[in-house]
Parts: sequence; structure tokens; C-alpha cells
Amino acid sequence: MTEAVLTLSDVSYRWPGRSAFSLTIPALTVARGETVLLLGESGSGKSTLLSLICGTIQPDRGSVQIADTEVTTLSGSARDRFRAEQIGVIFQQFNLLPFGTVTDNILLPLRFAPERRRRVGDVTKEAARLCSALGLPEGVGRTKADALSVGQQQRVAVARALIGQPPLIIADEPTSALDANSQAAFLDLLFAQTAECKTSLLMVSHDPRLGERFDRVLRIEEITQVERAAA
Ligand SMILES: Nc1ncnc2c1ncn2[C@@H]1O[C@H](COP(=O)(O)OP(=O)(O)OP(=O)(O)O)[C@@H](O)[C@H]1O
Repeated sequence: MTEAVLTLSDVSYRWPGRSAFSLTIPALTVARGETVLLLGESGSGKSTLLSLICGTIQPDRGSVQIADTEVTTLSGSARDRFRAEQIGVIFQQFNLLPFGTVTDNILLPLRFAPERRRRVGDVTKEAARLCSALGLPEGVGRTKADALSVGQQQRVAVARALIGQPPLIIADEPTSALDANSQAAFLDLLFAQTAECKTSLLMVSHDPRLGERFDRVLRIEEITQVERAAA
């Protein structure tokens, strides 16, 4: 049997307020080491689904299991700690601390995740190893994040997600700011690193051309039911 890193069952969520957008996900599973691309148009609910998985919003009903833990029963602070331990997140805008150095940024999730930190050992050495594996220049660790190019910032965001080998990486449109060549190079590095650590990857995009590189491609409309209140 394949070991699941992520299992959602009968999850539903309605945004409060006038938009009254509601999303239901009957079933979604990601296996250990599997790479999954989630495709969907703008406004189809991709970010909402990722927020449900990361536990930054709580479903109205249903179950979200990550690495055998039922996330929906954890308190808010326990969920924050759990996310820091188990999930590496790559945001669309990278969310780097602009005045922090590259090393500060890469080590940030470990501040809230003592077990993940313990797995790393020498944290500065591991940050430097990841920088080098991701093709960043030697000695980049002391550079302030806002002095980097967009492509370099993206690599730092990947290093930050990968450090300490969390079992699941969630990436929200991480290649949207790159041209086709840089996109391919970025994905090569991301896949090489996730394969090395047997990390699962769930990446969101609206670009179906990326699909051939993933183990599985899901369209959001195939796995969710969406309702919108009339305007
Ligand atoms: N903070 C919020 N408060 C209220 N409604 C929201 C909020 N965020 C999203 N929504 C609703 O959820 C719908 C889906 O948004 P979501 O961001 O999940 O889509 P998406 O597929 O990620 O879009 P995009 O590709 O443009 O990022 C929106 O159309 C909006 O109606």
C-alpha cells in the first residue's frame, strides 16, 4: 500500500462575507514522494484549497490528515507549530524578509519547528549546502534578500521550504514570474531536491504545459465542487 502524506475527505469550506464562495473536496490524497500539479483558472479556489491544507483556515466540516495527524482537531497554536514542522511552503510572492540575509530567510521556519531544526544538525552549513545545490553563488548567505534577482529569490524560497526535509512541500504558482527557460531550470532544481529527500510536492498553477513533469495532474474542477452566491 502507498503511504499517504496528505489525505482530505469530505472537506467543505465557505468564505464568510458577500462573495459566499464555497468549496467542497470529497477526496484528495498525495502519496509519499509523489509530485502533483493542481491546475485551475483564476478564482477557482486553488489558494483556498492550499490554505485548508496548511491549516491557515479551518474547514466547516471534513478531515485533513497530514503525516497521520488530523490537523482539524489541533488548536490554532498547535496547528501553527505543526505546519512549521511538517510543511515547506513556497508562496507566489516568495514572502522573503527583505532586510534579512539569505541565511536568515532559509533558517526562518526552523525557529518555530524544534524537531525540524534537530533533523538539520548544523543549520548554517545546511543552508549553505542548499544554496549551492540550488545554484546560488558561493557566499550568498550573507547577502540581504532584497539585493537578489527574482530568480535568486525564488531559489531562496525553495531552500527555505526544503530545509529540515518536511514531508510535504506546498507551492503556490512559484514560477509565474519566470520566462520559459528559467521556469524549466527552476523546476529541475525543485524536482532534484524533492526526489533526494522523498518529499511530496503539491504545486498549484494555471499553466497546463508544466504537467508532463509531474507524477499526476489534477484539475481543480475534477476534485472540487464550487458554489458561488449570485452577486
Ligand atoms: N479572504 C477572502 N475572503 C472572502 N472570500 C475570499 C477570500 N479569499 C478568496 N475568497 C473567495 O474565494 C474565491 C476563490 O479564491 P482563490 O484565491 O482560492 O482562487 P485561486 O484559484 O487561487 O485564484 P488565483 O489563481 O487568482 O490566485 C474568490 O473568488 C473569492 O470569492
